[in-house]
Amino acid sequence: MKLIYTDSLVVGAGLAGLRVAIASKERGLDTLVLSLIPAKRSHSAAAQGGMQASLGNTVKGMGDDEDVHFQDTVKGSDWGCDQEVARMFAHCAPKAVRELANWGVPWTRVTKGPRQVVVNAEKVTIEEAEEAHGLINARDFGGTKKWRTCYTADGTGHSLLYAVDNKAISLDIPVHERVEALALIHDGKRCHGVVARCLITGELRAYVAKSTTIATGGYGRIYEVSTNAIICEGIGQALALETGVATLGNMEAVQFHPTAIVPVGILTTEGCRGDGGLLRDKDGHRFMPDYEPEKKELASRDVVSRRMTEHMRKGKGVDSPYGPHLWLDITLLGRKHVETNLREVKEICENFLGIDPAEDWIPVRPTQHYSMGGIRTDAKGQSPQLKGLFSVGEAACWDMHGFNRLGGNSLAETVVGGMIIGKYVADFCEENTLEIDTALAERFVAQVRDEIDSLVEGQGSESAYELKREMQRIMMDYVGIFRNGPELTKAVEELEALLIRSRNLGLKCKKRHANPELVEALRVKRMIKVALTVACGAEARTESRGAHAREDYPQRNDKEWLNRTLSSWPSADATRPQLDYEALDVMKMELPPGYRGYGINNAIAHPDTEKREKQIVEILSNLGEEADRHERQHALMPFEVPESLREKNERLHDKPLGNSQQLGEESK
Ligand SMILES: Cc1cc2nc3c(=O)[nH]c(=O)nc-3n(C[C@H](O)[C@H](O)[C@H](O)COP(=O)(O)OP(=O)(O)OC[C@H]3O[C@@H](n4cnc5c(N)ncnc54)[C@H](O)[C@@H]3O)c2cc1C
Repeated sequence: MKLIYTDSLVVGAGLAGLRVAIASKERGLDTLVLSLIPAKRSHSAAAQGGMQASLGNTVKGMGDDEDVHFQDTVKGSDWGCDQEVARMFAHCAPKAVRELANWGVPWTRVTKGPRQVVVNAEKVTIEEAEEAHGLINARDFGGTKKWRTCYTADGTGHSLLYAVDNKAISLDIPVHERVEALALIHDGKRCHGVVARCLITGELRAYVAKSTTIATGGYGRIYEVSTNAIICEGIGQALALETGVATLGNMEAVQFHPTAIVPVGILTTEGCRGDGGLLRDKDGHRFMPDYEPEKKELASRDVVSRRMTEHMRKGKGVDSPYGPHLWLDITLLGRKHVETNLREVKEICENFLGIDPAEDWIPVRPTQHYSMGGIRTDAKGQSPQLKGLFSVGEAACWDMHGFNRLGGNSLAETVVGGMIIGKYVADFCEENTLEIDTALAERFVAQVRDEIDSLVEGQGSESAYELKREMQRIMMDYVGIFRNGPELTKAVEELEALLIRSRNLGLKCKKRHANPELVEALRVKRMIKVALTVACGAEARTESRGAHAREDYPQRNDKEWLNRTLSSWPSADATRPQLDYEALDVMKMELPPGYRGYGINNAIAHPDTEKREKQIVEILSNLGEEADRHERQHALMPFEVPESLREKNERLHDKPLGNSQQLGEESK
């Protein structure tokens, strides 16, 4: 058995994983990253529109700060998030954007003077301040009060990943590419690393470490049509699930993005609507204002996706050989804007649809896009059940997104979460020694070897490809945008049957080295378990919250469901996860549950909501008029971040303008 030791092991070389690795390495810890593919090809590179941070540089962002960003995030989550984590995040996001500027991200900048923008289908001229000239710009995104999404045209993920990976390279952080983690090494209380398989040679290795951070991204590909890369298959979540100890949080919270192109499901960024693009039906009618007069196309994604589906169900979709769709119209933005700020969208439309989006409407439909659920961690990013196991980015349920994440808050989560959790990971490595009986590592390697032996040498007859297709169809048909009891029960039963069939997989190609069929067989069993956590969680949750919309339980029910679903896998022969629930404490919330400002206002109130609202009024009036917003916030809900990140953020409108150093920042 090949044993490789390190201090900080990170599984995943996307933005989140690399940012944690950088934090460990900067503290002088031996650090190693594993990845299925070269780091720069990780899925983070696909992100288009931008990342949220309350810089408040642009005139449309004036008045923005952490408080507004926090409130937007909590409302976006439909009160499902951990408010303390949302606070940590909103506080650190401006620091992350500026750090990235220092690492070379070419953020789109503010140009002083007048510029024409499209707001609510009208061309208006806004005047950018002289003092803001050259500072980081921001665009509008769904569910936000201010223009807060910092961007580099519509290739933000690409720029960020290149900058962060180059930083990791400059620190000499090794990335073992084309290596797949298949099991966690643990003793039921402490995680000691992973068993991984080299995808080229087939070699099995034990990577043993003080801390193990899972940053493997989302599980979108358990669905048939998804905007996600084909490697976003949920294997990281399965690693935690299969320990039988670590839990997954809110797996039923799956986001559908309103505007993926039909039929292939490639994304056109929310930036299209943020910059003024409109949604139209088969008659060319702009329908969103009819449903959402306040936010229109820029309500949160769960709301827009549902409204689009509702509208298509009324027969207003455009018929196509691939089913009905609607139109995204960005022609009103003008060719120059499309070719500069939305050039990736332009290329996608040209290459995959053969149309010019500066002239033609784009056929779109809501499509699976983001996994709010993931490996449940505490605010420091560590699994509450398995010491030494951390998780970050889309793989995790940290949990700042609750039941719906806002556009631009995910890229931000990767680098902000990576920055914060990276420091806690480094603390953990410094405070703990590596004590492991290598027999334990050998036992886990043997288990994976046995699994491969039985696939390669066994007589199984089921096809991994077929089971995967079946699973994806079930998820698409029964666990989609609108859900109901009978269909969810059907999904659970059919997935259970698939899981049983997956115990009889057979291979046509018996090679042990580079063998895609073997890779697929090893993954599909794990993916079906992950799919079951989504379907079972959705079946059990008899309310509608954020992206989880039950037709048979249309109300958000804070009285009975203000909690987080925790899934664990009870035993190797189980066919369903065990579900437990973690209550969210209203009496500790800075922002008690209320109306989001968009979507349907039909929640059943939690019995503590009124009590907490009164308490908040009392706390604030006791503080008196002199208290500033930071003191008021602290009195309501204190939160911790690592010491080096505690500094308050400064903005143009905070104080009379001085030199750019006063702004804490960005080189112009
Ligand atoms: C098309 C698209 C556009 C988007 N645009 C935006 C946007 O504009 N703004 C925004 O905020 N968010 C956006 N998102 C979401 C955002 O891009 C992702 O949530 C985020 O980049 C995920 O980063 P990550 O580091 O968590 O994971 P990823 O970037 O997915 O990286 C996962 C890493 O894990 C590795 N890995 C996976 N499994 C294993 C394994 N078993 N063993 C070893 N390695 C493994 C992979 O090789 C990869 O390196 C977009 C998403 C999509 C799909």
